Amino acid sequence: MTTMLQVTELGHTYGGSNGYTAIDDLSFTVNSGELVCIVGPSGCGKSTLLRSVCGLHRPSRGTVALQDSAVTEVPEDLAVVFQDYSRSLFPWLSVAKNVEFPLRSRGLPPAERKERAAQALEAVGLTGAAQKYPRQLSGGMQQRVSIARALACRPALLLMDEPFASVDAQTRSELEDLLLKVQREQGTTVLLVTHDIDESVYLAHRVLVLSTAPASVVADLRIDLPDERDQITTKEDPRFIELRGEVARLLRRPETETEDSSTSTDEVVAASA
Ligand SMILES: Nc1ncnc2c1ncn2[C@@H]1O[C@H](COP(=O)(O)OP(=O)(O)OP(=O)(O)O)[C@@H](O)[C@H]1O
Repeated sequence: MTTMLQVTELGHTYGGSNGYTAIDDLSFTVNSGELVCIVGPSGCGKSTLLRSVCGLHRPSRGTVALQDSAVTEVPEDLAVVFQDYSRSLFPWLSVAKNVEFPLRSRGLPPAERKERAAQALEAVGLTGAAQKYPRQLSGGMQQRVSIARALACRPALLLMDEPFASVDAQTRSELEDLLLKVQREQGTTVLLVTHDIDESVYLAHRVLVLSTAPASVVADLRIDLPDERDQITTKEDPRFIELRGEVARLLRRPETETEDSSTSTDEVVAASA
């Protein structure tokens, strides 16, 4: 297994050395082909972490490396899907042109842009909507366009920041299953932030639980469920229920107990077995 993302002793303090420390001594890795979810209390520093991973800001301490290269600016081979699909698509461009858009700045010739967009739209089940405009689509479909646009870039790492938080429960389940299908088929490496404990366990190969701010990794929990998941049978699986309880308990631990940095995967899995 090769390491795709390596975050080492990452820390960020807003407003200089006497300012507010949002994340501190945060270390973890994401391996190639893994889907890793991050959960943490509200305001613990998840967005600060994602901004550092994207190269959108320079962290005060520590390092981020993507495929062994230090991240100092937004890497070309990284794509991001945000929660707010309505502001991430261009309303004046068709669905196909929205998906092609980032490929233009990457210098791909028109024929390849078209082909990649068509493949990505097919992967998310939107071939028939290619010539429509975002306003003609439901919220769930618009978020599928955002996912297609990210996939078309064939990113080394796909970052997803609460990607399903703005859609209704039924659409959320459908989008979770779509992500699972595409991730498993294409082997995309995904780092996804969510507030939803069930979602994290349902989707992930590993769940990273963060402490309250300043965020550090409380636990790196391996989700030892079969790779094939189903909204009903997986969520009824006693192991799913056990893992969900484990994440909830870790999130509820008092702040003082979280200062001891990360618990190893084996410790957590052994403790919950
Ligand atoms: N530009 C900034 N200047 C000062 N403080 C900031 C800045 N951005 C974020 N913070 C603070 O850092 C802390 C972590 O914020 P961040 O947005 O990273 O948390 P989060 O876990 O993503 O939040 P949420 O769960 O609400 O999405 C918060 O207390 C926030 O107020």
